[in-house]
Amino acid sequence: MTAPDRSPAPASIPAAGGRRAALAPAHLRFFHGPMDCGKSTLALQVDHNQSRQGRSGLRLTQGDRSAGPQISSRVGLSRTAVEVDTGTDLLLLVRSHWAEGRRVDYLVVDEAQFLTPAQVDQLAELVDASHVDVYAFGLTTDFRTRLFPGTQRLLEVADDVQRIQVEVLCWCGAPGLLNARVVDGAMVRSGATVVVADTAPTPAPGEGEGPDTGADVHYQVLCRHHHVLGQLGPTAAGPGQLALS
Ligand SMILES: Nc1ncnc2c1ncn2[C@@H]1O[C@H](COP(=O)(O)OP(=O)(O)O)[C@@H](O)[C@H]1O
Ligand SMILES: Cc1cn([C@H]2C[C@H](O)[C@@H](COP(=O)(O)O)O2)c(=O)[nH]c1=O
Repeated sequence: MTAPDRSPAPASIPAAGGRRAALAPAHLRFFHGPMDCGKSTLALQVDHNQSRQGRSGLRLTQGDRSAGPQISSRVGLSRTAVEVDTGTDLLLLVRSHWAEGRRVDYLVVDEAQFLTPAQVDQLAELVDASHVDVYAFGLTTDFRTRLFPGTQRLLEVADDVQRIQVEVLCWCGAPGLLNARVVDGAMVRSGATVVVADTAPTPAPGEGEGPDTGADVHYQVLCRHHHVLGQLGPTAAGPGQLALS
């Protein structure tokens, strides 16, 4: 007995509106780097370039720091996006669009570090079984310098992996590759993996507060040397803060 065919409807194949050849292979592409290196900017540029060629796509995000369902870039651009969470079945999400007669030729996935490994595998299945191009953008490492699980899976299975080339500078002038979490002015090395916050050090009153503690939480990109030393450089709080925990 043969297994039931679970492949998606033919509508999943890029339709005539897309100028890309219908059967050209799709790809899972992953762009990564530290905070503030331009991931969301590039995500919006890719979306723009795809859509102006007549392709139809979905923008996905998870916990954008704007707190809205959108992809927002510090350059000033922002576009609405579908908010997903770790429980979202990305296959079902795309298939529900097909079921409504809407084409999905590509996905732009921001904050991809927050995906579960299973969701990354769903993206790979959309590429391989349904010819959906996937462009994922995410952090390389967390504040402890460890790969996020979603990032790890993307590095394992993506067709193409690119470290974003825009250099974010540490306060010392060296390229900054690592993200420090700063709580009430001091760098920390323990805590929840996911705490949505910005790189802006001085939030307006009532904004930028950690969800549980009420503390001021932000991130700062550092070079490896200063991440190891836990030195945040000269700040309003004083010279070189040392890690507390
Ligand atoms: N006023 C500005 N003028 C030019 N570039 C800016 C400005 N503000 C931010 N940027 C650029 O935007 C980048 C951050 O882009 P963004 O897409 O928000 O980063 P990410 O998503 O990686 O956190 C900065 O590294 C800088 O290059
Ligand atoms: C390092 C680190 C970051 N985050 C959060 C902080 C921000 O909300 C996003 C990254 O946003 P960006 O578009 O790259 O600026 O991730 C986190 O939850 N945990 C971390 O360790």
